[in-house]
Amino acid sequence: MERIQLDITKAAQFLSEGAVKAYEPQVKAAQEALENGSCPGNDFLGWLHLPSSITPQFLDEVQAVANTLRQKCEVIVVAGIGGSYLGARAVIEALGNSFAWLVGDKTNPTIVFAGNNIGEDYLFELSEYLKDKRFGVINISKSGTTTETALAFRLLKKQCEEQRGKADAKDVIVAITDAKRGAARAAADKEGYKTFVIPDNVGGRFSVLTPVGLLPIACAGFDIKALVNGAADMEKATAPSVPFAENIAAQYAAVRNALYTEKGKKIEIMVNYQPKLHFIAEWWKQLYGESEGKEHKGIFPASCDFTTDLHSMGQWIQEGERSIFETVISVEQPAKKLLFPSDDENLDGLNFLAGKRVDEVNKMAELGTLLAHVDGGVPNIRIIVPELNEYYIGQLIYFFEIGCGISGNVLGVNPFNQPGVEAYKKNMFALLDKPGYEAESKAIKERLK
Ligand SMILES: O=P(O)(O)OC[C@H]1O[C@](O)(CO)[C@@H](O)[C@@H]1O
Repeated sequence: MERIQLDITKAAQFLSEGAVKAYEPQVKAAQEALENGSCPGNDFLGWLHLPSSITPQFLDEVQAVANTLRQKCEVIVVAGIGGSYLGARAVIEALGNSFAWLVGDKTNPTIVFAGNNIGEDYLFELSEYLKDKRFGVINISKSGTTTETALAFRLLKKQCEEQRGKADAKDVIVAITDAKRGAARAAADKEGYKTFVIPDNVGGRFSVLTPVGLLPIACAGFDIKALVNGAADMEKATAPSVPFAENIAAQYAAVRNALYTEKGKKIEIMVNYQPKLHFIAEWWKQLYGESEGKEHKGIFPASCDFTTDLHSMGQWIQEGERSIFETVISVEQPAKKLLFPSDDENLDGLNFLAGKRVDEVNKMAELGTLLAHVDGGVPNIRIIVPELNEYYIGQLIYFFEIGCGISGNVLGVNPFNQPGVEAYKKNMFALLDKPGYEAESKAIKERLK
């Protein structure tokens, strides 16, 4: 099997000679600090050697639960938000049919997501859709107390029990949560749901290779063993003993820190040329945003789907403020083959493309964009993925995780906490008069007078 590759040449050319290599000592120190647990947030390093420590028996257990859900449900609702949602959705969408919910696939259940917003219309419409469906629920929350997820789960549990009866519902509701704490744990223990534990030392945004991601991905019909294998191979390929010149995660961490610190490139745009990768970028945004955006520092992680967004954001990227760089996920081989047809009338003037694969056009768009954006002053990092399958997505996941751990340490923040997320929650609870928030409620209402 091949490995995903990294090309930083079109980013390094924006930096002074040797600038990326100059980060080698810092990157090495960061990686050693992760390895020996001496970095900030060292109680959240459970993801570091997770891929290589997952046993086949454990994957069999996850698969067995997935098989039960697959057999008993035509729809599976995955309830979760942030790290308890994005990884599963990213992998399922990257590997699945773009029209999965329309094609009437009888071999796999339809996977839908909830608990990631508080949209009343969304929840109402979901409930309507589920009315005549044999559905199950995977309730995912590390803390077990996240409002968005808890709210959706209460609605889904009620509907599931009403439609299937309490006894049957119990067999199609699975909780993935903390070993002891939280409302999700309490409900699971009381009702006797099958549960998986999210290890204490694996933060939400690093949890896709725990049952948080693995169970939904297996439910969707994808090969979780290959996914974990890919991640484990990348764990080896980016180990601290691997020299900097060969360690793509170390290089990624170095070049993005160099662009940020030395050239003021404050925004990284994750770009894809395959719409299926949209949610990989969403997952990546949480990973890097929550990890690095603190102490008034950190690259802002943004994303674009090309060529779609070249027709909306392309102008800004080409000629707007020069504070950005791009990281392109470039997939070498599409899974399907579609040739562009010839047309006798050639009214659209596109016969020069006749007989070519659609991907050839996409690749020239990619290359043309790369050259144009580099000419326009946008440094470009390329991540080359041979094809979209479980194995390479597994590699990509671990590459981004370890790159993030190193990069955050080089930046000098604790990449494993997210204290800033609490501010909105505190205000929301105060505004909703949540018991225990009386003083905050009074204070916030004063402000609004
Ligand atoms: O799994 P939980 O505890 O519901 O949290 C979901 C997400 O919410 C956050 O805690 C932010 O509030 C994220 O870090 C996390 O991934």
